[in-house]
Parts: sequence; structure tokens; C-alpha cells
Amino acid sequence: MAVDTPTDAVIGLDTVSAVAFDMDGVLTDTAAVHASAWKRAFDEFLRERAKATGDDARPFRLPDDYLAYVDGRERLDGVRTFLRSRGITLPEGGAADGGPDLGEATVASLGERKDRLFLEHIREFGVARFPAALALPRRLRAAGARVAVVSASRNCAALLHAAGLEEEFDVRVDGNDARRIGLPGKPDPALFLEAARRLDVPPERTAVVEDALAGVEAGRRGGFGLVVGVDRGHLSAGLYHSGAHVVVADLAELAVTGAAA
Ligand SMILES: O=P(O)(O)OC[C@H]1O[C@@H](O)[C@H](O)[C@@H](O)[C@@H]1O
Repeated sequence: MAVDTPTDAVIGLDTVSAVAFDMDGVLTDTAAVHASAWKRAFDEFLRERAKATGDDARPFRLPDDYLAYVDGRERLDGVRTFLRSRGITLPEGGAADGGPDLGEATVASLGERKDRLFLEHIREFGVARFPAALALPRRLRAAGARVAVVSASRNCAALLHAAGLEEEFDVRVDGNDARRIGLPGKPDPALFLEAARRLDVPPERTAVVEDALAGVEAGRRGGFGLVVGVDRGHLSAGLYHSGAHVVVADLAELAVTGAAA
């Protein structure tokens, strides 16, 4: 992806009139919770597999494996993409498939194991939102812009509720919609395009705000008017490389100018 000259950290409502926000790592402080649940699920599987086959048991690396193969992707797509990076293919399995037993390990059972670990953590510790996660959508709506939340997660509605953000968006497109309507996950732009369609604003007049490389790539491939990368770690160069027009460390850095028609 070509790297443009970075633009200012400004959402100008003369050029865009809607903003689509990713959730995990952008609005809610949950990217690290996903990452550690993935690590526990994959490491257990890799250890068991190595015991049985003598194969490579290198653990899931944080943050590299998470950022490259799992972050922003739909749950089962994350399982497949990481396993592929280790040359491992598993049967798909199904909803009733479970059990951490090596003989029964499937794409679905690994995804379910991770989801159990993720939800255990959320139940125990709750969901924190970033301070500007409330202020920025409110500021945008007050200026006449429409706002959406777009997440690969099937837990999106529950997390928005737990973070006190469920009333703050005009439109939500999440992992359950993706499954129901058959939309491909990020880095495909389908989820963001669906949000723009529901907002009734063309992509070129919609901004995307994303922390994941796959999500930034989706925004750029979808022809969105402004793609903002949110760098919560040391990912700035990667976000620009994936197509971000501008990268900020937090939503609070984004200024809003003008008013939507
Ligand atoms: O397993 P869930 O809650 O449906 O989430 C799917 C994915 O959702 C994304 O938002 C996260 O970046 C990923 O880490 C996560 O795996």
C-alpha cells in the first residue's frame, strides 16, 4: 500500500459527514484482553500438539503474532491465519465441537476456548472505555455527523453495553451481522461498507478509525475518505504502511472542525 504524506489529525466535517469506529482498542480497552486470551488458548494447543507429535512448540508471541495474524479479524479467521503462519491446518469443526483434547482440536474448538477465557476475564474485571470514546462520538453527533461502530467481534453489543457506550452510535455492524449476512471479515472492507450503507453516507464521505492493521487496510481498500490509525503501542509505521492517512496515539488527539450538512 502506498504511503501518503500524513494529513493533520482533524476530522473536517466539510469533507466527511460520518465516522465509523472500530471497538476493541479504539473505544474499549480490550485489545490486550483478547490478545492474552488468544495466547492462553494457542499455547495450550501448541504444547499438547508438541507432546503428541514432537513438532514445534514455540509459544504464541505477544504482541507480534497477535498484531500480524489475529488483531481485527473475525474469530475463526484469526485461528486459521495464525495456524497457517505455523504451517498447521486443522479441521473446521462445528458449534458442538469442543474439548481441548488434541485429537479433537478444531478451528471452532480453539475459537471457543479463547472466547471462554476472554469472557471469564470480562466478567471478572468489566470493560474499560478510553475517555474520548464517549466524548468524540458525542462531539461528532452534536455537529451533525453520523457515527457507527464496526467490529469483527461477536461480543460487540455486550461490550458496548458493559462500557456504557450502547446509546452512542447510530449504527452497529459486528461479527454477528457478518455471519448472518455472509460478509467477509477485515481486511476486506465489507463490514465498513455495510456501515456506510446503513448510515446512508458514501464511503468517500466517511472516516474510518482503526487500531488494527487489518482494519486500516479495510478502510483504505473500501475507498473511505479518511482513514485514521490509532497507535496504542509501537505500530505507527505499520499503520501508515497499511494505508492510514494519519496516526494518533489516542482519540483525544483528533480535532473536529466544521459541521455536517
Ligand atoms: O471472539 P470475538 O469476541 O468475536 O472477537 C473477534 C475479534 O474481534 C476483534 O475486534 C479483535 O481485534 C480480535 O482480537 C478478536 O479476535
